[in-house]
Amino acid sequence: MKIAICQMNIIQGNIDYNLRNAEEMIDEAVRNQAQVVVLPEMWKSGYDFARLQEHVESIDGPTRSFLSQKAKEHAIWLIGGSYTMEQEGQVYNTSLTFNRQGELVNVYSKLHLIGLMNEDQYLARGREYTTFDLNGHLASVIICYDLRFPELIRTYAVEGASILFVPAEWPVQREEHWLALLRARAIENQMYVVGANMAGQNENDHFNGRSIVFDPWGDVVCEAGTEPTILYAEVDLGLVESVRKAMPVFRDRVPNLYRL
Ligand SMILES: NC(=O)CCC(=O)C(=O)O
Repeated sequence: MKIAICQMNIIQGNIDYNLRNAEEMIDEAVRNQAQVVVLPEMWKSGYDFARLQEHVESIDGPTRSFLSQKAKEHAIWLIGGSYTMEQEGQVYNTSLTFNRQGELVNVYSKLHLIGLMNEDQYLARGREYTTFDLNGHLASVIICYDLRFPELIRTYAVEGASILFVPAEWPVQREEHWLALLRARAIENQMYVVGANMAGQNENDHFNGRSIVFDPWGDVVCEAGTEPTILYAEVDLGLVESVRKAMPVFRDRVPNLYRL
């Protein structure tokens, strides 16, 4: 399975630019035979909380139509990064995933909001974790800061997830955490971990890209540099089962003794 990670330069508040950029990257990824395409966190508006009300959409809004249409047109799986979405009077940082028919198969709203980037002042916390079936394998999406909460990813792994997608806007000053945490989540949960970061600048932070894919053994499948680019990864989800068999950490867990 060929995965393309769109390491976008997101321009804060410039919806037209970001949409065009996303579309061009998706189209290019497809020209390069990608079967799964991943966008970063908040790719539509960036962290433009000052104009949040201008950007927020309902779940049936134009960005959902755009993503669904791209997935269907190209017959790809599209992990649609995330953008701000209103549901029942609250605004969430929400990720939509579409299958090859353009059908919505996963809706995940960020569970852990990062106070350092003021998310908790503007957004509501998601209420549930979700999984979906990707070509017969259980898959899941978390969003950026969620990566610091191993209990969430362990929950997915215990349910049998083989691959974790992590759309992000992770600033350069904590780049080493980004790389170490993605790798740790891959090793401890014996799953593929796909980190899709942005590369660029907003009014507060610089984002250094470094999108990366780890296999279930924790080895690097491929990694991007610091500039906007599309990163391609060949992934064999069958490897997850082999690694879990060779090193049976799930069999050896003692959950009745853990307090969390
Ligand atoms: N957008 C984010 O959630 C950033 C997370 C981050 O910078 C960190 O956890 O560190």
